[in-house]
Amino acid sequence: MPDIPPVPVILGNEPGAFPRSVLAERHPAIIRQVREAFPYGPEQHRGLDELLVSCTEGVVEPLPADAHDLDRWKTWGIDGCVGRSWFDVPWLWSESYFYRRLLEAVGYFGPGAWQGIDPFRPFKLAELHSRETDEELAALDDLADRPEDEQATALLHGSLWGNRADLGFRLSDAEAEDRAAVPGLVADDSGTLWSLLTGEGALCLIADNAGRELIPDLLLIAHLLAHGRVERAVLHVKPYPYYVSDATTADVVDALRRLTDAPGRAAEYGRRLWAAMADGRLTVRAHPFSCAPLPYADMPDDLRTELAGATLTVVKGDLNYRRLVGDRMWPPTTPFAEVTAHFPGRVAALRTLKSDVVTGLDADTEAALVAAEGQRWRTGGTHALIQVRP
Ligand SMILES: O=P(O)(O)OC[C@@]1(O)O[C@H](CO)[C@@H](O)[C@@H]1O
Repeated sequence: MPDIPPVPVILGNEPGAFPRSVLAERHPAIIRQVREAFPYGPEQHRGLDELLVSCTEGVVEPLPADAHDLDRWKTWGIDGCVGRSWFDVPWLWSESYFYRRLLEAVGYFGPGAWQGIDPFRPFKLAELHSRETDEELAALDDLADRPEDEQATALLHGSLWGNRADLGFRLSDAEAEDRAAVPGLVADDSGTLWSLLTGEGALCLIADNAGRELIPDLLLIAHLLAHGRVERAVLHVKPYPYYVSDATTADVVDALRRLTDAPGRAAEYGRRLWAAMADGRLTVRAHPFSCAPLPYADMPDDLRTELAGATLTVVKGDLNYRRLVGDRMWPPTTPFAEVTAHFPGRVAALRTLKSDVVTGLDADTEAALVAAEGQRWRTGGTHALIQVRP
């Protein structure tokens, strides 16, 4: 990125700033919620107690010497972070490591009886089976009679705004979803996005949250396949539970069952997706780098090659956006094309704004947002963007 002046990476130690509140308040709240959601034994409670002290008052501890992923975390920079306060290392790194340690504390990586038990599953299932999900699925019945391009636009917006349904965000900001959304798109490259989906090749969708975000992501994929806008789709999910509600393969299965069990048109979408998985037009991938504490600029070669071969990669959500453009306090008018120049192939970001990082705004838009809201528009989840680098 030769033309862009360097901007420092965001740390978690700035008093009063959003990253600090995530480390100091959101993470303890997540530990509390997980503890209450399961009948864990003394070992898990002890693990959670230790993590709480470490992540709020202590320093980054090393992984156990026999951890299955020790080498991977060495590649991901653990040696440079051990012994330092969680607040003083890059925020992206400390958040990611928090989820790795939380899973360790509750025995997720085993061996033992709690191996593979997703500590966030109760929250994900509650959302998947909520009245709101029923309503969103019922709306598909009305959509069926609309022209194809209207359906496509509605499903794209469903996938975009589905990103507000992020359980980690709601744990620390309970009213977030009910707040009146200021009409919201701060950047809209959807015309370019549609122009790239001409029917050939594969769409990669790097998923974010399960439940009420993954369902509309899947509906969008079903539509694109059914209407010949892409030949194939690859859905990238997380290899293990992450950021509370991030989608794993198990969540894809739950979402597909939710669709096939639903009344009306929703079941039809579910059956089509099920068939697409069976014949290979829809593939699910769980690459280890999806849970890496690093920006996408540092992706390994195998993933780079894979994404380079896609017609378009759609990157969903706030965290993926931070990883895509780099977790830095960019001036908001920094060109999106320049900060994503490292990405192997065409890329689109669909994201609601829930952290300070933003690029690609025009100066008038930024000025209007600041005049109306100060800096709240950056983190409130009431605005969204569709940005594309063709
Ligand atoms: O990626 P998502 O689900 O859209 O949002 C994740 C999120 O809630 O977590 C981060 C803070 O922990 C922020 O980047 C963002 O607010």
